[in-house]
Amino acid sequence: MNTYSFLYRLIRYRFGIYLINVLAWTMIHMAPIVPGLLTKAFFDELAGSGASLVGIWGIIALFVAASLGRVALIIVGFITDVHSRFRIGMLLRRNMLEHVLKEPGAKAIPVSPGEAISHFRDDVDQTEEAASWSVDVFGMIAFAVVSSYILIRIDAMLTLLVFVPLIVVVTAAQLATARLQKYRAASREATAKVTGAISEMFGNVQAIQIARAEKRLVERFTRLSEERRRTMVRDRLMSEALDSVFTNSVNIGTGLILLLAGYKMRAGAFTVGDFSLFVYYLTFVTQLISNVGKFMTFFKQMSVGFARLTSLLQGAPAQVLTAFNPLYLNKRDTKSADDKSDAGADGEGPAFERLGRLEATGLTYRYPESGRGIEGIDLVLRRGSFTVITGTIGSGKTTLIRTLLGLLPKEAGNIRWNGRLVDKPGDFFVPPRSAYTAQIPRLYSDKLKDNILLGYPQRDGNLQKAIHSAVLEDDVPHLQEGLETVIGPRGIKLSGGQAQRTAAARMLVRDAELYVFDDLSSALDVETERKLWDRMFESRGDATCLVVSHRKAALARADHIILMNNGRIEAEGTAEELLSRSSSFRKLWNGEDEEG
Ligand SMILES: Nc1ncnc2c1ncn2[C@@H]1O[C@H](COP(=O)(O)OP(=O)(O)OP(=O)(O)O)[C@@H](O)[C@H]1O
Repeated sequence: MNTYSFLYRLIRYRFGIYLINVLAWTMIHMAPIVPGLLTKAFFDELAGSGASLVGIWGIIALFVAASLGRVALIIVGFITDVHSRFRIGMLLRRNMLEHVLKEPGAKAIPVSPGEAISHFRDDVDQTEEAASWSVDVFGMIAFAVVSSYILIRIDAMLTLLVFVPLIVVVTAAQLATARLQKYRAASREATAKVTGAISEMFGNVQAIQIARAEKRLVERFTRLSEERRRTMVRDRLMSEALDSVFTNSVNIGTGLILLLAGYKMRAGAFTVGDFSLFVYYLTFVTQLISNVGKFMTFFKQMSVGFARLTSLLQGAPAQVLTAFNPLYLNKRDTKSADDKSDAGADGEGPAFERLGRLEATGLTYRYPESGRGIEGIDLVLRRGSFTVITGTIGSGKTTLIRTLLGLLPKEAGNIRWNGRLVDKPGDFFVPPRSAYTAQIPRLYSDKLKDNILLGYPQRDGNLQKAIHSAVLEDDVPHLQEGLETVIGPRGIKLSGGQAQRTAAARMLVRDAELYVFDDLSSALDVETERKLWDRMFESRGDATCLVVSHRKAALARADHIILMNNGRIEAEGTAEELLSRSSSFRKLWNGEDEEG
């Protein structure tokens, strides 16, 4: 997709609103034709060469009416513009965000969060601006045609002198835009790097202090800022130079017209009214020329922004950006969306089917960066079973569950839920089908209670039950405001174990058929993990569990253990079976004694 079709598709999104906007702005740009003619009539009337039917006061009244009419048109124009441009911006941001969120977790964005924010903010703004200015093109052309017709009828030579600068400017701008585009890309890139560096620094304050890396970081920040300053100055200088070309060539044109008109007036071939009409239209021609230049600049900037937005898609087609999706701007849209999401709350397909058997065959995923991962994994989970995935560090346990849950895009293999193929595991494995606790929990700057519920309704003591099952009940009274305490990056910092148990409570508060825990042992002591499995067994009913662990408390309870090694299944069976036949398993089993 090129920049033109990108803009065209965005315009087509709400074509009706765009057309109304075009109509409003065409009328706004055309409106000065009337006061121009009235000015001419006014001066001709004063000079005694006019033949107006309404007299001086009539002309003044019409002039006031025309001005008020233009003010009203401009108000309408701004309203239609807001409706049109913000829909375009919102659609882009919405589509990008949807794409980013749908990408499997490990490859959500190819740049730092700071850079991604600058794409979302600046590149979308540029696109919005270009779309908004495209509306003016029609009105500007219409004004140029009608006013030239009127002016040519008065004096063709003078008219030529009004429009020649326009041609010069457009040609000059065309020649300079390739360079401007290059400078713009460089300044954007430099800004994104500075924003990225700031966000990295804020995110890693502790690590920076521990490593005593302040000086090095400040130096790097200074270097990046200097680079940004340089590229920004170049970019601004180029834009301003182009701008000055636009205005100055028009000024020279104005001078020429004044000289020529003065000469002709003396000769009596040109009335005062004609002169005032030329001067009046010239102001608008000046605006028109700089507006054409602005539109061209915005269009160029948009093409840079478009390329950067496309790079955020990581290979997905650019059409993703312009897909026609609802924006839920009014209550009716929101309600119908709610109804739809209620109907589809069970993920894929209309009917929610309880888990009988979950089967994966030949599951394969390798990280492009390291070529490591998992290969050819077969796995069966029966309803109510407790399956533990174990193995040494880096053997592929996390990769296996993330691939199964669709958080990493499988390269090969099939997943079947009750025998039926699961097309999009990322969309399918959500509550109430499945709930998942990651190895590294993510907490938000919000109350502990809201971190657990995350919008899920609190009812029938489900919150208390989840807190108990996640062995968090003794921690809550120690927090200053209990469940109301604000935690996360801007609240109080929980210990690693507390954070992990909060994440577990978040998972357990949701009713799910399948609970998936990634390794809790990294932050929980042996005793707490044992308690957690005890409680899980008491309360889970016939829910199915898939757990990554190397702790005896989990292994001893497992119906089935999968022992991973180097991305493949090395052995599987019950703890008893594996103890008798796998030396790797024996090592893992005995390792805990040393750890404990
Ligand atoms: N984001 C990544 N990019 C590249 N390689 C990765 C990435 N994450 C993991 N790997 C590699 O893939 C292999 C499997 O990693 P994985 O995290 O699944 O192991 P694990 O058994 O869960 O380890 P741990 O016990 O440390 O959690 C390892 O060799 C690891 O180095």
